[in-house]
Amino acid sequence: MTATLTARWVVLDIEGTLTATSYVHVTLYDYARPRLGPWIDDHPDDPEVARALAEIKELGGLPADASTVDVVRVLHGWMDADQKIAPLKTLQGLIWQRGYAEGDLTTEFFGDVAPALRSWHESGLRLAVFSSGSVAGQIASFSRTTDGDVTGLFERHFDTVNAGPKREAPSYRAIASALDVEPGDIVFFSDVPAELDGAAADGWQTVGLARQGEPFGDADFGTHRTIRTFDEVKVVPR
Ligand SMILES: CSCCC(=O)C(=O)COP(=O)(O)O
Ligand SMILES: [Mg+2]
Repeated sequence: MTATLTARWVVLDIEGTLTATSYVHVTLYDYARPRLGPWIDDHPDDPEVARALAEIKELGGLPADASTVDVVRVLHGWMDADQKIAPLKTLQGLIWQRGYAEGDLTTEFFGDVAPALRSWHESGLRLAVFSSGSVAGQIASFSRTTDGDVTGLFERHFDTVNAGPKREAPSYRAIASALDVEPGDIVFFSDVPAELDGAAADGWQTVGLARQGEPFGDADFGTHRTIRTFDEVKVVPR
């Protein structure tokens, strides 16, 4: 049976919700991996890169004068363990931004995603993203998809830098406040039950994506409403 929810904003996770986990972990990570070192060496005067480098060295227990090779070893270790650490996501986002601009990358959404996004947008619902992927990476990844450029559908982008960790209620409070609505006016879609717990703790409506073949496809979503595809839910503007 199709569930009907009323809301003002729809906030969406990316990996496992809009795209297959393998698109991020294989296609995007494999694209970033060999480019991290050259990106660091080619951007010595970029303050964003310098800030990320300083954070990586601190978090990775490296000395301030550590070589790019040492830094890249730390970054590859984080990627292998899928640790979504903010300065790594910053560098990946910059690399992906160029990859999309140059036509090397095209985001592959699940088949039900683009029709749902377009119909929500047309109905007057407002769309935002909350992902561990950096805001720059999010926007780039929406600019070139198998369903065209969908950047215009999204009004706001949140990541772990401008909102906070995805499993913590205060991050959701910060987003609700930035959107200037009551938490109950927002519905959050994610494949990770712990993220839905964080959102629900702040009073958001939550929907779990238990997509077949995905890492959380058979997960226990507890009391969260759970769907297999967006075809199983109707969201109408309040
Ligand atoms: C181009 S954004 C790539 C998404 C990404 O890097 C990522 O880590 C996805 O994490 P999410 O929080 O969306 O599951
Ligand atoms: Mg996810």
